[in-house]
Amino acid sequence: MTLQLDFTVNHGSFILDTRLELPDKGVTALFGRSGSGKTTLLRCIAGLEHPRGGRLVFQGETWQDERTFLPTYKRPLGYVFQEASLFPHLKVLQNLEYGLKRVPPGKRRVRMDQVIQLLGLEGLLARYPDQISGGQRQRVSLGRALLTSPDLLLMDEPLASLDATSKDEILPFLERLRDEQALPIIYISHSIDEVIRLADHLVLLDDGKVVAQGGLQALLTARELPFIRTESASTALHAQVSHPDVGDELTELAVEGQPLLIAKCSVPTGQPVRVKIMARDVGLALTPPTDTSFLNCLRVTLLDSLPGTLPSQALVRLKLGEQILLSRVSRRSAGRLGLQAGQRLYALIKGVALS
Ligand SMILES: Nc1ncnc2c1ncn2[C@@H]1O[C@H](COP(=O)(O)OP(=O)(O)OP(=O)(O)O)[C@@H](O)[C@H]1O
Repeated sequence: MTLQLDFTVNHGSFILDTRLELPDKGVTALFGRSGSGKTTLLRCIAGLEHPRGGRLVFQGETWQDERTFLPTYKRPLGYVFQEASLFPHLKVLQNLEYGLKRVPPGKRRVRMDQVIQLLGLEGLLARYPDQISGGQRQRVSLGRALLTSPDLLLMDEPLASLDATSKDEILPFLERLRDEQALPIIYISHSIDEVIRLADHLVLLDDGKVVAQGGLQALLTARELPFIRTESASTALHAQVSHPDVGDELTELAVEGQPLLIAKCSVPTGQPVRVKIMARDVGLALTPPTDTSFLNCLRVTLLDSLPGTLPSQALVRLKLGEQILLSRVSRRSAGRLGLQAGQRLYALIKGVALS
């Protein structure tokens, strides 16, 4: 835990009041409705706002306290905004070089060829920003930010202005960035799907206050938080690839010592992966069924059963080893199975997606 911050910002009718300790690795998502203060908090971290009495310590270095205020240009961070802000009169390569030249050669930790390869920019270098797509522009912005060798990357809804196709194009690059670079990222998003795909840690903001923060799975499945009450209630399970190819275009994973089949992927044996499982794709049985179309059947223990989004539904939280799985079933089924805490059950899983 090495990003400590404490900010109170008064914008008249809106007050941001946050005190947080965030991990200095992986992706931390700031999530909350419009106007909850996500951008204001990111701007404080960047030094674009200077609230009196604020405090920010990053990896043991004080960026702000009552005596210190490191201006933005002296903070070792990259900032990627909603809209790519490239220089229109410079070609892609020159835009990238602009980022590189901001750091003296002896202090550069990221090479131009690495960034070009990581973000798939090879074919774009000689073009001007208005000759490439929105998704490609956003990749160049990200590349320029990375070339400043930041210790922290701030991203404010980097995919918000993109259509679904461009989002699908850039998300794998963000995943590679998360997996291959030991660079902490603070990421604002409105999209819970994006958060599930990218984030390790989640901060939930509401009306300028931190409602909850913690690991992604813990927050997604917390009974007191709103995530489990949405139509897309899901969990993100930690698993490992056990057999990359078990035939029929399937890969076998191990989750808490139990097998889980997913569509074949090119991830090597032993590699940790995260899978998203939606509550609506999980059914329950008292005994392991032998004649169903479900490929996956996991032994679980019932934690609790809560009201679902509709009066006819129940949302069931299940313990799978140290992890939590969600299942949405009808209240009638819940009654018929006589569901109660501590009960041993079988979770039948329909759709599993790598995230
Ligand atoms: N410079 C400012 N002066 C006055 N009020 C401001 C200023 N900047 C932001 N606000 C207000 O602060 C509140 C939080 O804004 P902020 O942009 O941080 O929210 P957000 O969660 O990022 O929203 P969105 O998801 O819509 O981008 C809003 O009510 C906004 O109108």
